[in-house]
Amino acid sequence: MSAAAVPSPALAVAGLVAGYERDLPIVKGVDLVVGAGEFLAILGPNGAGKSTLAKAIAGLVSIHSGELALGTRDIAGLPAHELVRSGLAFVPQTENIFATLTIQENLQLCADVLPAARRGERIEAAYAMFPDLGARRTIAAGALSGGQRQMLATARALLVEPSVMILDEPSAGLSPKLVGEVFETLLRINEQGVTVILVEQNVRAALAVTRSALVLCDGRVVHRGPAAGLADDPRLGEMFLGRYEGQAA
Ligand SMILES: Nc1ncnc2c1ncn2[C@@H]1O[C@H](COP(=O)(O)OP(=O)(O)OP(=O)(O)O)[C@@H](O)[C@H]1O
Repeated sequence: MSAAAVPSPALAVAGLVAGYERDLPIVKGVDLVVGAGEFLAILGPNGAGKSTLAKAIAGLVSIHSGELALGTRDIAGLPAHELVRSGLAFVPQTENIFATLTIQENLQLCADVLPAARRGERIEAAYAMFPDLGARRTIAAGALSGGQRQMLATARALLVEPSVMILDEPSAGLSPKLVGEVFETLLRINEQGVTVILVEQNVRAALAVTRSALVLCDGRVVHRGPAAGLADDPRLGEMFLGRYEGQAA
C-alpha cells in the first residue's frame, strides 16, 4: 500500500505472541502496521487466531512477547479499560450489550469513562448516527433485533471517540441484508476518520467494504495487501489452507 493511502500508523504490532496459556501461543509472531484511517479486514480460516489477535491488541488476552503501539503510545500490557481511554475501542462478538438494561442505560454505562460534561453530548451524537436507537432509547436492549444490537454495541464503542475501532465478527448471526447495513455503518465510521479493523468470517462481504486485508493462518500472517481483487484471487483458498508460500506482509 502506498504511503499516500496510509499516512501514519494508527496501530503498530511487532512480533506479537499471545494466547490463553503460556506454553500454547495462538498468535505466533504477528507484525502489523495499520495506517491512520485504514479500513482493514482480518480474515482466515476457523481457529486461525483472528479473535485472539484482536483480543490481545485490545488487552483481553495475555501477551507473551512483542510490541504494541497505539499511535505513538506503547500499549503492550495495558488493561482493557485503560486502552479504551487511550482511544482503542473493541466490540466483542458476543456479550457486547447489557440485554436487561435500556438502550439509554447501555450508552450511559460506557459514557461513564468520559468527563461528566461530555456524556450527554456524546450520547446524543450516538443517537444522531443511529436514529433507530434514539427513537427507542427507553426499551430494553434485549428486545432489539440482532442487527440493532450490533448497532448498539458499535454505538457504545464510539462514545469515547476512538482513534482505532476493532470489531470481532459483527456479521455473526445476521441476515445478508443486515450484514450489509452493519458494514455500511462501519464504512461511514471509517469515513469520519476512525481506523477500523474488522475481524470477519464473511470474506466477500468484508472485502466489499474494506480497503485492505490481512489473512491469518495458524497464528501467522500469510498475506497483507489491498482488499480489491482478493475475493476473486485464486490464491485466497491456498492462503486459507495455509499452503500459500507468497509474500507475508
Ligand atoms: N478462551 C479460550 N481459551 C483457550 N483457548 C481458546 C480460547 N478462545 C479460543 N481458543 C483457541 O484459540 C484458537 C484460535 O481461536 P480464535 O477464536 O482466535 O480463532 P478464529 O480465527 O477467530 O476462529 P473463528 O473464525 O472460528 O472464530 C483455537 O484453537 C481456539 O480453540
